[in-house]
Amino acid sequence: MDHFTYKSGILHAEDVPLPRIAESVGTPFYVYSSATLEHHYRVITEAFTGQDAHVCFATKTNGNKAVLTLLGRLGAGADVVSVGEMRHAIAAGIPAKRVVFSGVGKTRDELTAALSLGIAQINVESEPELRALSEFASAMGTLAPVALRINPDVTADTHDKISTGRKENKFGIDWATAPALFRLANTLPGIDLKGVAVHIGSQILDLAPFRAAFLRLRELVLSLRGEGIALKRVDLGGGLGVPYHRDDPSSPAPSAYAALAKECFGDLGVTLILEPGRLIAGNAGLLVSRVVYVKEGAARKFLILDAGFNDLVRPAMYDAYHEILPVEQPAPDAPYEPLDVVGPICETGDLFARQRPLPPLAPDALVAFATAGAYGAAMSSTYNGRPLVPEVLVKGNRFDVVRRRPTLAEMTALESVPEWLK
Ligand SMILES: Cc1ncc(COP(=O)(O)O)c(C=O)c1O
Ligand SMILES: N[C@@H](CCCC[NH3+])C(=O)O
Repeated sequence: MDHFTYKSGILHAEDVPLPRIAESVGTPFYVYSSATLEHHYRVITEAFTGQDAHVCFATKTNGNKAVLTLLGRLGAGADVVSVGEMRHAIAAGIPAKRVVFSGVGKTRDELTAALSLGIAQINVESEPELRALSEFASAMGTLAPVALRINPDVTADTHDKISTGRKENKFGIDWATAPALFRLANTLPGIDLKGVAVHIGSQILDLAPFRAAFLRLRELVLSLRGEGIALKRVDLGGGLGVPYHRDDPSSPAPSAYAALAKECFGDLGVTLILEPGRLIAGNAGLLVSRVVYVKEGAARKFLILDAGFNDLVRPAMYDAYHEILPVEQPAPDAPYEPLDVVGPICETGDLFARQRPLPPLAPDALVAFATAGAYGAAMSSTYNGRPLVPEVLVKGNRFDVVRRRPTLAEMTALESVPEWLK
């Protein structure tokens, strides 16, 4: 369902024309469609109708408080990866009892905060972490609800930097040593062993690696059960991809993913936890930017935008493709020519697209990067003294600024000059 469409020749977010938002908040800015967020949340939850499954939105994808509040109201839990995300999700109204905590490097402070806040589950990723958690929970006189995250050694066909389930990746507990660690977890003080977790990577467009990983989990659950260790929860992680390019293979339907989960776990009597991120937020957001100059280089023609890789790092970091839509709809017979679309940052890698065919775009024209709702604002920085850009949430014909642009004074407020330099 697309809530970003041209109406009377102008790109809209739901019923709001993007130039209206640009006029109000300046450019660049992120804009999210509440209807799309809600739609995707419903699609994934409805796909699991009849299964005991809970959706915990991966808040690293898009941690804006309004987005978390919206999803929390719909019933979502949260998958978090730091104490910051944990407290933020809870502050946005997601109950601690619906929060799961993943990550390979959880510190003592983070683990004890998780225990104090009473979150649903800590996904432990190594033996040292398990032992540390046992010690902290025992000292606090409490029980840590634990799932062990397994590394199933499955290769997902995705970008190398976002594949997490192969044995050379830092994530999860080695498949071969996992049974021994479950036995240990079952006896350690302070540990309440709830289940098993997996997350094999992100932007996965094929169900086969999920099937391979799920079957390994199934085998593990059954063999542990044979030893008297009954796991009640299976956390499937996230990873379902979304289309960025019209030639991308179609992403697996959530219904097919749910059917796979049922096939692998339906007879085990376990509760499933899902951690989708991109699937919910990816195409719920655009990054809108303004053309600053069109520059004729010796070898290339450049479209220079006011957004840089500090605002959307995915193309620079993963060679990711984002569709670039002119906000003013091009005429059907507009001539397209290949342009290098770049930002103002002083790095050659500040390149959004190489030789992208685009219609004529003059300075001040607005363009929108599609599918920027996931890992967009969340991964942005202030490199080159650039303020984080505003985020705007649209509902029907209204829009609200859900994070404003900071002033320079706010950006530098935490810095200080030592006495000896004054
Ligand atoms: C543990 C964990 N769960 C869930 C996700 C969300 O992944 P995705 O956005 O691909 O659904 C991630 C990120 O890859 C993750 O590391
Ligand atoms: N940041 C990545 C996804 C990584 C997921 C985190 N485990 C992206 O933009 O595609």
